[in-house]
Amino acid sequence: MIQLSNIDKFIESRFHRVFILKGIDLNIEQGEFLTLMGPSGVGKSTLLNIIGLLDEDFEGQYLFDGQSVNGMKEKQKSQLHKSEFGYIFQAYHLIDELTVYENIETPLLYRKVSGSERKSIIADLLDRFNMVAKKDLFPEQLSGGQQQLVGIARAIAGRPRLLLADEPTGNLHSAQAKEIMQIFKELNQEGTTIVQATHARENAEYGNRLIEMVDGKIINDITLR
Ligand SMILES: Nc1ncnc2c1ncn2[C@@H]1O[C@H](COP(=O)(O)OP(=O)(O)OP(=O)(O)O)[C@@H](O)[C@H]1O
Repeated sequence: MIQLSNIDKFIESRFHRVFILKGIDLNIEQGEFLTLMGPSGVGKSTLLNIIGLLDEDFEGQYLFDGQSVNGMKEKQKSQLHKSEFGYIFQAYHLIDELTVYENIETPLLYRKVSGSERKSIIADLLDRFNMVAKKDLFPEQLSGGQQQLVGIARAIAGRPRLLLADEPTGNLHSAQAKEIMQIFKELNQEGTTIVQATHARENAEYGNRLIEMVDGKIINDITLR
């Protein structure tokens, strides 16, 4: 599904290049549940953004479904963004003007899911995340953890083919974090490919592969099961 070869990402400063990613080679098969781990600042978010086609300013080759991302048409990328990828961002990126319900509904509208099916999917997620009473509130009226849950609900509502999750449980307490990881595991078993970035080793245990990063490089690639 994803083939990254010799990916470099750098920032030009006045006197030299500062590498954020250096020589990344990574193949991800459809159906994997992979965790990127490493201390803060090693480039996990940067790599997720490249994989998610949100950052095209890199060197090296990226093939998605065998096709070079550099040559992809905007329309095709936008189609992938809207209908096949689900994103969970560290900073949530909820839409401030939309309620909890409407935020979760957005990917379903893109995917042209019928009204009654949308209602049932959203009701199920609200119930699962204990957010039924909050459905008409706006993001600013929620705690950080609740906003994170809405971001997760939105990303998984449309059952994406590829789920990209940046520190998805960073603001949740441990029971909630476990529940989210369990949901990810089920999604993965139903066919969603997952790439998550996290500091939490216990989150990696739910996946099948652990990639350890240091200073913009992959130093370990471990199969977990
Ligand atoms: N646009 C940018 N300009 C300059 N430096 C950047 C830019 N984007 C990222 N960086 C730097 O690249 C490095 C990697 O950042 P990145 O957010 O990918 O790390 P991370 O491993 O996800 O960290 P965290 O776990 O804290 O989220 C950091 O040192 C960051 O300051």
